[in-house]
Amino acid sequence: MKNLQQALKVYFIMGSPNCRKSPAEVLTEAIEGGITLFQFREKGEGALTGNAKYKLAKELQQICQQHQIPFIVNDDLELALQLDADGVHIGQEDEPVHIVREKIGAEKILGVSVHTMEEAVAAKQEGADYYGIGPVFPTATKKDAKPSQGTKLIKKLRIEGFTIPIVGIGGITSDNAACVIEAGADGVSVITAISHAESPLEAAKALKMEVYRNE
Ligand SMILES: Cc1ncc(COP(=O)(O)OP(=O)(O)O)c(N)n1
Ligand SMILES: Cc1nc(C(=O)O)sc1CCOP(=O)(O)O
Ligand SMILES: [Mg+2]
Repeated sequence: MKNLQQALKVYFIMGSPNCRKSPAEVLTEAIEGGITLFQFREKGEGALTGNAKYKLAKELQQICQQHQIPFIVNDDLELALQLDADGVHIGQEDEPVHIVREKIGAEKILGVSVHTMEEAVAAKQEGADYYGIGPVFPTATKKDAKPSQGTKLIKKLRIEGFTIPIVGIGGITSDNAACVIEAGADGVSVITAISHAESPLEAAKALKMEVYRNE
């Protein structure tokens, strides 16, 4: 990935449980609205498994490929390898960072969720390319999310001189995205703000405006 920082600006995450119309339609509209990266996260009540999950992932990957949007897989390393995805996102409860890095190789994008300075240091040492930090604001999407922590850790990492790309996640909308960027994040990652929007296209556009406001 030539410029990961740019790709992280408007990072859309979803799977079928997050969508009120077909995931392909939602993704296509979000791309038209200006998202810069997509994560396939097939998780939560009613999530597809097995071949149905694979088929949906493949369909969404093809849409991303047609529009030069990098395609990241959440949690499921085997699926990412099967699809030759552009990268993987893992959390602290998933496989260890260095093992995933070893399995996907140096060229693929590896995102890691971090909640503390210690986790950030370890993830970087083990091969993370970017951090997902959250929940910045309260979220109803991830049932096992930690309490919201605002932008404290993002600010702290920048003050301490960390230059690794960062995205904020959790409860982010076009109304509050600007403060995440002001805190030092390179981009925002969202599920509901786009996937539940009447118009995913307009929702992505509005987020993009906020993220690029000061550029
Ligand atoms: C960009 C981004 N940041 C954080 C997460 C959360 O990952 P994780 O803590 O592993 O939780 P699940 O998403 O797997 O429920 C993410 N997916 N993406
Ligand atoms: C997938 C995820 N991870 C989080 C974390 O804090 O690591 S919060 C979250 C859910 C984000 O969904 P929404 O944009 O709908 O709030
Ligand atoms: Mg995970």
